[in-house]
Formats: sequence, structure tokens, C-alpha cells
Amino acid sequence: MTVTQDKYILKVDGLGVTYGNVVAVKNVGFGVLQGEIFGLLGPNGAGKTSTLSAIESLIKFKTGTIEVDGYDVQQKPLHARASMGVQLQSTSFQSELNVIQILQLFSGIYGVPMTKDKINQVLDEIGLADAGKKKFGQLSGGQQQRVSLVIATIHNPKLVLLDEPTTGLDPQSRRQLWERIEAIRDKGHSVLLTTHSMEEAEAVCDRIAIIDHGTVVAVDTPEALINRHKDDPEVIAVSRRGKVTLEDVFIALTGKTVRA
Ligand SMILES: Nc1ncnc2c1ncn2[C@@H]1O[C@H](COP(=O)(O)OP(=O)(O)OP(=O)(O)O)[C@@H](O)[C@H]1O
Repeated sequence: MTVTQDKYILKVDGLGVTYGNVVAVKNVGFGVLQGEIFGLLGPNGAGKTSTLSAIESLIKFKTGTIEVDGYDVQQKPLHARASMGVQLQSTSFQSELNVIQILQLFSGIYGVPMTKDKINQVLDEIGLADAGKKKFGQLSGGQQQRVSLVIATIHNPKLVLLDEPTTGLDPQSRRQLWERIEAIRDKGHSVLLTTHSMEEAEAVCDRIAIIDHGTVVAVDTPEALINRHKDDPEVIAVSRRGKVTLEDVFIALTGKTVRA
């Protein structure tokens, strides 16, 4: 982890999000340090996407404050947004454009033009050196995710937001994407990701927050959470084959009930 002097790039404090009568997020608070991968974990409907949407200023929130690189997202939305990169869904890209055209398009939109050499270098870095002329729609899921990660970081944002980045990928593509995410972290960016995979959280996240029913129930490193709870009777009761994992801690903290 390359955390620099505990500088928070993202600060969420007392966040509350409601949709009509539905309370989606209640008094959520956490911070993401410079140069760390922070995971937001929670069962279906826990409030992860609502929290990300509030950070991205896609929805108005009822209570609390959010600061990105020191900019309040409500007071200085343009500054805050310029400090963030968001991984777009693959459906957001025109499938008929080829990879080079997509990189050119988005570098133009973000105002950071890329030379031919720079594009080749980027393609090489993400293992797509021979795929520049391939249409986006012809790429595999893993390749599409790698292109969309590049787009999310094209303007060198301090904070990168990834909503379930590896869902649907095979183990090889998932590992490759983890390495890309770690490379982004190692360049000094902060990454906030959501995931349902406890294995992923243990493998790549420096710290995690577990959120349930719209509230944060735990924040720490995956190892510290396992160590703190490994002897809890609830954790031992759900553990399998004698080994306590982050998933056991997660289930013990959030319950076994399947959410709608
Ligand atoms: N646009 C909306 N209108 C009404 N209720 C909503 C809306 N979006 C989310 N909700 C509700 O807010 C709560 C939190 O949803 P949210 O999508 O933030 O959870 P999540 O943790 O991202 O879930 P998942 O893991 O299933 O994506 C849920 O009860 C959900 O039904």
C-alpha cells in the first residue's frame, strides 16, 4: 500500500439518501486514503450504489457531506467531478467504434488528447496491442473492462470509482483486472470499489467497509476484521471446513437472510 501521510481523498460523513419513503442510506461515514483500494461491501439493497451515486453527484442526498480531494460535491460539483474517474458500463460505449476510436473520443471529451504513440503505449499496457482496430463489441468482457478502466483514469483523477468491476468475468480475466486496479493504486490514485466477492475484497482491498441496511457496520483491513471476529460464536457457526474467511465474518455481521 502506498498511502501518503494519511491524506483522505474521499471523505463521506453522515450521509443519508432517501427515495420517497425508502431510506436507502443512513448516517454513512468513511474515508478513502490516498493510494489505497477501499472496498464497499454489503448484501443486495444495502445502499452501496446509492452511496456511489451520491459521491458521483448523480443523486441529491438528504443529509451529510461528501468531499473529494477537498471539494464538497454539493458546493463545488465541477471541481469534485474533475477529481474522479468513473468506470462506465460496457453498454455506455458505442460497440461499432474500435478501441482506438473510443480512446480518441474519450480523451477528446476529457480534454487530454492522446498521441498515436501514447495510444499504442496504453494498448500495450492493457494487453491489447493487437486489438486497437477491433470493434468494442467484439472484445471479450475482460478486454472491455480493461478499456473502460483506462477511460476512467484518462484524466488522471485522484479517485477512481468502480461499481462491481469484475462481475461476470472468468478467473483469468478477474485476476488480470485486479492487477490493473492495483497498478492504478500503485500510481497513487485512490480506488473505491463495490463488490459482492469476499475473495476479491480479501485479495485486492487495503481496507473495506461493510454496509448493511444503509448503515456502516464495520471498517478495517480484511485481515483485522477476520482477526477481530474469528473467535465470535456467530462466525464459527457459519465457517466452513474449519477456516474462518472474510465471508464468514460478513455473514455473521449481516445475517444469513437472503435479501430481495
Ligand atoms: N431509484 C430508486 N427508487 C426507490 N428505491 C430505490 C432506488 N434505488 C435504490 N432504491 C432502494 O434503496 C435501497 C438501497 O439500494 P442500493 O441499490 O443502493 O443497494 P446496493 O447495496 O447497491 O444493492 P445491490 O447489491 O443489489 O446493487 C434498496 O432498498 C433499494 O430498493
